[in-house]
Amino acid sequence: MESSNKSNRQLNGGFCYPNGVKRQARSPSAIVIGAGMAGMAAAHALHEASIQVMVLESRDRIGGRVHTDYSFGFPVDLGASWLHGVSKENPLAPLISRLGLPLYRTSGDNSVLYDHDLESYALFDMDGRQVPQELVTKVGEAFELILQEANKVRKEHTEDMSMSRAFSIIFERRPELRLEGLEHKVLQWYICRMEGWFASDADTISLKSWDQADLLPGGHGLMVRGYLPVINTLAKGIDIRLNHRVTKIVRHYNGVMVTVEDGTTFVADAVIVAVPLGVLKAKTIKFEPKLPEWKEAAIDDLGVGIENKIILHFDKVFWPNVEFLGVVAVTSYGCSYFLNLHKATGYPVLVYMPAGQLARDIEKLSDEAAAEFAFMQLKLILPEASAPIQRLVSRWGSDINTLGSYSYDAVGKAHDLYERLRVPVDNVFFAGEATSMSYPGSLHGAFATGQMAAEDCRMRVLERYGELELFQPVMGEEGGFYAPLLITRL
Ligand SMILES: Cc1cc2nc3c(=O)[nH]c(=O)nc-3n(C[C@H](O)[C@H](O)[C@H](O)COP(=O)(O)OP(=O)(O)OC[C@H]3O[C@@H](n4cnc5c(N)ncnc54)[C@H](O)[C@@H]3O)c2cc1C
Repeated sequence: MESSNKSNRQLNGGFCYPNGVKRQARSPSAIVIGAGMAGMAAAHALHEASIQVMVLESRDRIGGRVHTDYSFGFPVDLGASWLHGVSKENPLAPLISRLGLPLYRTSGDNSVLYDHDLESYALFDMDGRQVPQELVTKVGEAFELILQEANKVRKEHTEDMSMSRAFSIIFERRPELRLEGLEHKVLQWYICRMEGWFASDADTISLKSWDQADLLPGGHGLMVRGYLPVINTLAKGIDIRLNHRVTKIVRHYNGVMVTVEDGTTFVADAVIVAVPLGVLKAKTIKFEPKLPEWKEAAIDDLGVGIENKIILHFDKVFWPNVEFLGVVAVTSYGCSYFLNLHKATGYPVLVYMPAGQLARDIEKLSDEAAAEFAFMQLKLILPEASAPIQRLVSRWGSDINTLGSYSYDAVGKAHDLYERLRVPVDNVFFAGEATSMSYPGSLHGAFATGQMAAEDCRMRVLERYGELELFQPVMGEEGGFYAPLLITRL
């Protein structure tokens, strides 16, 4: 299935064997790079369409930012765990419902900011005193008002600005919205939650684009048994090569040649690049010829943030029976929150979720120190807390297979960057959460772009073999960006 880089290769379809012998002459073929949700959705669709497909994955596991761990004796997700939009409109819904996987709905609200209903929070001040529930609700309403004011600020300014700059303008205009004392701290906690959604700090989130993603109906639901069964289903029957880190993609007029770290090369008619934005930004994969400038600019300009999970397993439940425990503070950086998995799964587990700069700072600590930090936050609000018996710590920011948790709109950059990232360059197709205009940063966005890349790729490959009799509409999203024509001779 593979060829040494010294062997003679013919790029006319099919994967080469080490001796250059092809598995099947003139058989349409594609390589998918990355076995995350986007890559697996693409590979599955190509396989179903009888295109020879091989997946090259750098890690020793599939799933990418879906990482369900079973070391506690039950599933916990270190990456994605919610289905945002629990409804039939969600591209992932048919697969999840076909598998009969249970979801625990944490919120019926479709808002990006409230994946938990307000009444399911228990917020505490640093001294361990619980914030009265009426105050949590009242400040939640004030935050809604602030966001409405932010909309006005957006309309008044042609230039983009950060969310934190917009908040400052609003507080200057309407000082009463700044709030005082405990209310101010609770407001910071709401901002902290917003930062968690974008995996980025308020001073880097774009006012113009923060709410431009499409929201699906049905609220937010936790995957009680973890997300891995979904990935495993897509992976069934697919030729997946683990520990194959791609370093080079060479595009020829009649195919592609993909090289992995140890120098082995693979050839096919087309390639779908489904690696994370952070990996593309790091430029550890060399493209020959170089990617066009508009594509490189999209890679550079899109934001990628960090959110991590520190998962603490206790021998018993000692915390209140709420879904979310929060610590409020004078700055959003100082705030924190824990997801109570016991509510959804019945296991005594709390998940601490730092984002933005805090997540970056915690990644500098050892796993032990990071877990200790999370536990100390818990001790602030529950001094009687017993120490965890097991822990898991994610490092999505420094993991070379990801280099960031998910994409977001950076200040001053166009929202159509996602579409620019998606648009293929000849027979090199792109998929992944950061190529989704409608659902960036999400698992269903990654899934939809994988399907769309597969369909585009299938059409291209079949055209080449003269087998495409019927042009079918491309599935997935339509964006407003028109890539310049790829002209090789000017
Ligand atoms: C902590 C956290 C919580 C999240 N929570 C949610 C949530 O609740 N709901 C939700 O919808 N989304 C959530 N997300 C986002 C969601 O996980 C991602 O949007 C989605 O999983 C991305 O899928 P992908 O296929 O685009 O990328 P990935 O899953 O990252 O897949 C890319 C694959 O490429 C591989 N790769 C990288 N470099 C190379 C290389 N050089 N050669 C070969 N392979 C390579 C990687 O190892 C990886 O397997 C969360 C993300 C994080 C980090």
